[in-house]
Amino acid sequence: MGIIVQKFGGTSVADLTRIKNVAKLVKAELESGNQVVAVVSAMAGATNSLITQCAELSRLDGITSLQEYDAAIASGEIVTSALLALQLQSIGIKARSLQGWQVPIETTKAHGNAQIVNINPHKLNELLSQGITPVITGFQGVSIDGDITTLGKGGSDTTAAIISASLNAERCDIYTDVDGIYTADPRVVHNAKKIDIINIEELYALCNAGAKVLHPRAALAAKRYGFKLRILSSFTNLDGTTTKSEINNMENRQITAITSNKNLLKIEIEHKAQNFVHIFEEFTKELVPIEQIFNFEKDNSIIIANLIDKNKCEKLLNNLKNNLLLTKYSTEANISSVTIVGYGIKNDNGLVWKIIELLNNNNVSILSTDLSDIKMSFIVNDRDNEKVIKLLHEYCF
Ligand SMILES: Nc1ncnc2c1ncn2[C@@H]1O[C@H](COP(=O)(O)OP(=O)(O)O)[C@@H](O)[C@H]1O
Ligand SMILES: N[C@@H](CC(=O)OP(=O)(O)O)C(=O)O
Repeated sequence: MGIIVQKFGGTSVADLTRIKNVAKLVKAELESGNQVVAVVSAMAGATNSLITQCAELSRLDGITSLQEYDAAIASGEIVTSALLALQLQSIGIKARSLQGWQVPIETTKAHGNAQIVNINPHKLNELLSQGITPVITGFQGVSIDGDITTLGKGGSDTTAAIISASLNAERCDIYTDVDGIYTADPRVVHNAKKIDIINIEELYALCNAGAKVLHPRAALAAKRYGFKLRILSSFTNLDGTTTKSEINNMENRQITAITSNKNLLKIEIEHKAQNFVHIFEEFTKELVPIEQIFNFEKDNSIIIANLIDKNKCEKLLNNLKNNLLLTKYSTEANISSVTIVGYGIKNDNGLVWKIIELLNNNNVSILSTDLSDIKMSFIVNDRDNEKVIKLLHEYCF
C-alpha cells in the first residue's frame, strides 16, 4: 500500500457530472489498496473569470490590492475541494476538504506567483491514518503573515507535486483533458503522437518552453525529489504518460517533442550603449525575468520578457525613461518561441542549419535562435507560430 496523489485539473472538475466521475477515480484507487490524497483545481474558466473581475475593479499595483486579488482568485479551488469531498462522502468514502492554510502549505509572500517553502505533512498523515481521504485546494497557500497566496496560473500541478514530495508518495497522477504528453500540442498538430514514457529532464524542458499540459515547477519537483509523475485523462481509461529518470540513447541525439510559448513580450529600447547595464540591473531588482536580449552593445536593444510581466515592465521602463537612462521604448506582444526538446540536440551540428533552411524556404523570419544540450528554440512572429510548429513536427517525426 502506497500513497498516490491524484490531481484533477479544471476540465476534470468543470461541473457536477465531472466531479462525480472524479470521485469514482478516487474510489478505484482506494479499492486497489492505496491511500489517496486528492488535489483539485477550480472549475475550468473559474480562475480566469475571477482574475478579470479583479482587474475590472482595481489596477492591482500595491500589496493591499494583491492580498485581496489572491483571496478572490483562490476561491475557485475552495468550492471544488468541498464539492468533491461531499461527493466522496455520498459514495461512502470518508473525505475531508482542506484549504491551503489548513494543511498548512506555507509560501513566500509573492502574491500571484508565490513559491511553496514548506508543507507540514502532520495533518495529512493523521487523516490518512484514520482512513480519511484529504481533498486539498490546489494553487494556493498561506504566507508567513497569514495571508492567502496563489502560486501562478496552472499552479495546482505544483501543489500536487510538492505534496507528493512531502508525503514520500509512490506516484503523482495528473488528471487532465488529454491522455498524456504528445509530440506536440494535439490541438495544434492533429497527428501528434502520444509518448508513453518521458524522461523527467525532457518533460521539464518541454513545460518550461511553454507546454501548458504541466506546470514547469511540478516537473522540477519531480526531478528534484525523484517521484514518478503520470499524466493521464480523467475521461478515458488509458495509461497516460509516465516519467522516468534514465536516458535511453547515451549520447545519440533524440527528438522528443515540440512546443511553443506565445506569452512573450518584445521590448525595444533606445539608449546609450553604456546605460544598458543599469537598465539590466533594474529588471533584476524588480524581479522581472528576461528570456533573451539582443543587440545590447548597440544603442537599440531588444529584450524578450514574459507577457505576464507587461505592467511591471511598462512601469519600470517609464521610470528608466524619466531618469534619462533610456530615450525611447515600445512593447509588443506579437512574438512567440517554438522549441524542439530532446537529448543531445547540441551534438547534431547539422540539425539547426537544416531547420533554419527549412524555415527560410517557407518564408518564416527567425528573430533569434537559442541552443542548449536539451533544446533548440526559435523566436518568430506570432503569425508564423502554428506554421512553424507544424513544419518542425513534420520534419522531426
Ligand atoms: N505536448 C503536449 N501534450 C499534451 N497536451 C499538450 C501538450 N502541449 C500543450 N498541451 C495542452 O495542454 C492541455 C492540458 O492542460 P490544461 O488545459 O492546463 O489542463 P488542466 O486544466 O487539466 O490542468 C491540453 O488540452 C493540450 O491542449
Ligand atoms: N485554477 C488555477 C490553477 C490550475 O492549476 O488550474 P488548471 O489545473 O485547470 O490548469 C488556474 O486556472 O491557473
